[in-house]
Amino acid sequence: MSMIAAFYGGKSILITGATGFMGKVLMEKLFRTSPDLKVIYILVRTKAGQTTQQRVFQILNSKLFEKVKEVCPNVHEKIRAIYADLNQNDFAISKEDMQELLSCTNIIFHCAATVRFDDPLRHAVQLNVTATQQLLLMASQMPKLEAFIHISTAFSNCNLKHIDEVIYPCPVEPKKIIDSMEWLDDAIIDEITPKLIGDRPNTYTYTKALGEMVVQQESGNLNIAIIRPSIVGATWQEPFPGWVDNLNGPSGLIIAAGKGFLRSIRATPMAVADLIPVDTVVNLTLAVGWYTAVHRPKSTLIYHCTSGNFNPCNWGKMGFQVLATFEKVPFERAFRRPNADFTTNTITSQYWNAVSHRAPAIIYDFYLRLTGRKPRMTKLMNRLLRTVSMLEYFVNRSWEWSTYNTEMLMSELSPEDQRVFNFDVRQLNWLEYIENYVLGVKKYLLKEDMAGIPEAKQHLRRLRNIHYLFNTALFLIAWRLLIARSQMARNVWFFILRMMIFYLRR
Ligand SMILES: CCCCCCCCCCCCCCCCCCCCCCCCCC(=O)SCCNC(=O)CCNC(=O)[C@H](O)C(C)(C)COP(=O)(O)OP(=O)(O)OC[C@H]1O[C@@H](n2cnc3c(N)ncnc32)[C@H](O)[C@@H]1OP(=O)(O)O
Ligand SMILES: NC(=O)C1=CN([C@@H]2O[C@H](COP(=O)(O)OP(=O)(O)OC[C@H]3O[C@@H](n4cnc5c(N)ncnc54)[C@H](OP(=O)(O)O)[C@@H]3O)[C@@H](O)[C@H]2O)C=CC1
Repeated sequence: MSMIAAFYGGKSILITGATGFMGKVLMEKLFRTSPDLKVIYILVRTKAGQTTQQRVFQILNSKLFEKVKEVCPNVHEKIRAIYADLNQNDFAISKEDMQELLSCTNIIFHCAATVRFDDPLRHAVQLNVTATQQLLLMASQMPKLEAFIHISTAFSNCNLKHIDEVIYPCPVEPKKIIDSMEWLDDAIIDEITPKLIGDRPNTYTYTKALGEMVVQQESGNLNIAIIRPSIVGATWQEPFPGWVDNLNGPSGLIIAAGKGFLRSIRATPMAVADLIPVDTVVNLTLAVGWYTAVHRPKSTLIYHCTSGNFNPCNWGKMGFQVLATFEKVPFERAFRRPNADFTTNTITSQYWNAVSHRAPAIIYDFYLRLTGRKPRMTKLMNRLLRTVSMLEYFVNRSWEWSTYNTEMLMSELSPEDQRVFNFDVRQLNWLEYIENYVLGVKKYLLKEDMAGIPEAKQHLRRLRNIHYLFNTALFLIAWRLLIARSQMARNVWFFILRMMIFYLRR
């Protein structure tokens, strides 16, 4: 019997960010392994015209939850969606709901965050810092609370090369930042943002670091742990391999590469690609929840959920395997044939951006105009290149994360728990994982049918022929222009022609 699964039985669990990528997998695993849990409260806002109930209904009816419905048929009754907006005071939770949360909650998993790299500082602070502070305040009023698990990121200290399982202070206190957001206007905040974030690449990593400081400062008597996952990718094993539902991290780039939009990137092939499957993060999170509540460590423990030091894979190998998978299972209606050129040089990268990305987009838009359609490719390409430029920071560096606490936890688990809540990435076969990831992107993000593969391959062959034809035409035009200007080129050309005629006549 799994001790961790048994621990969550009969518990009331509060999850923020349950509608997000990680939150959904966390809920799924909880219901599947501890179907006798009492209730999961999820803080949900309305979005895209959907009520909170409609959003929950959609999640429970997705493929991800198919197994859950078999083991926990009354899952609908065990999930309680509470309307909440983490940007509002008291999260805009009604008095009755707040009362219920305060009196019943046993465990909190705080996953909600803004993960956008370009969020204005004010918004990122509101969600990643102030909301965390408010949630801690709520937690301190929960008499039955056993553990508060905060999800941070391994990149909260990405300005360092070696990162230990400790909280590193930021030069300006989070409280001062929160206060200043109240009275500074947007223009001034934008102006001081680069100075505040310092050598971090974006507001996301900076505010996640501030969030950790808030957790440390406001922890009081709470039993708290912090989990720092690296780049979270599709599921490895559970509930099935390759599940993914958003474009963050590598997923969007896999689409862009598979559809032939992105053919080169400024990336260091030997840099460690510290990807971690989302089900591994969730298994560690649940194990940490159990350990924190049962063993009550004296201080706030931080757990690095990373792959690099256990089972490293680099970007070069990853790109190669992604391309190999495109050969077997190409994406439909590709713009160009997929390719993966890695360059570490900024000038070469700009050259490839011009030749391999912008020029084809301009030519395609010209074709759209000629055929009476609205040009759109240049705009799309510009957005993609902007996205890529924001991710480049993470594909040109390697980090070392110490994993003392994570390894300690692994050794504390019973063999059964090590199996059911496996977070040992040494067992991960990267080639298999990446292949399943690409397949998952095709199935669950692009919603493409496997039956369309022969047609997709045929399309790629057509693109290859167009490519050859285009290159030949380009060569002939260039050559023709050269012949008109240079006697030497003319001589070479006639020599080649004569040789060809000579050999053809023999
Ligand atoms: C290797 C190379 C190969 C190359 C060559 C060939 C390749 C062949 C093989 C390829 C191999 C694979 C290599 C993998 C490298 C992975 C690097 C990952 C590093 C991740 C590090 C994470 C570390 C930290 C981890 C954490 O701790 S946290 C989680 C991480 N957080 C994020 O990943 C948020 C990022 N995103 C944003 O920050 C916002 O998205 C924003 C970007 C501001 C846009 O923002 P904006 O333009 O305003 O608007 P959107 O609506 O967002 O998007 C606008 C449009 O771009 C689309 N789109 C959104 N995203 C992405 C995305 N990723 N990739 C692509 N497209 C995307 C969206 O579909 C929409 O398309 P449309 O609808 O117009 O058609
Ligand atoms: N994905 C990754 O690569 C990594 C993620 N992390 C961390 O893991 C956690 C989960 O990330 P992930 O699941 O990928 O992120 P997602 O963007 O998929 O999910 C974010 C969640 O936060 C919720 N949320 C955002 N704003 C509000 C708000 N104002 N009120 C209520 N809820 C809100 C979202 O709700 P809604 O659906 O309504 O938008 C969503 O449920 C985050 O803390 C992130 O920093 C750490 C390392 C890597």
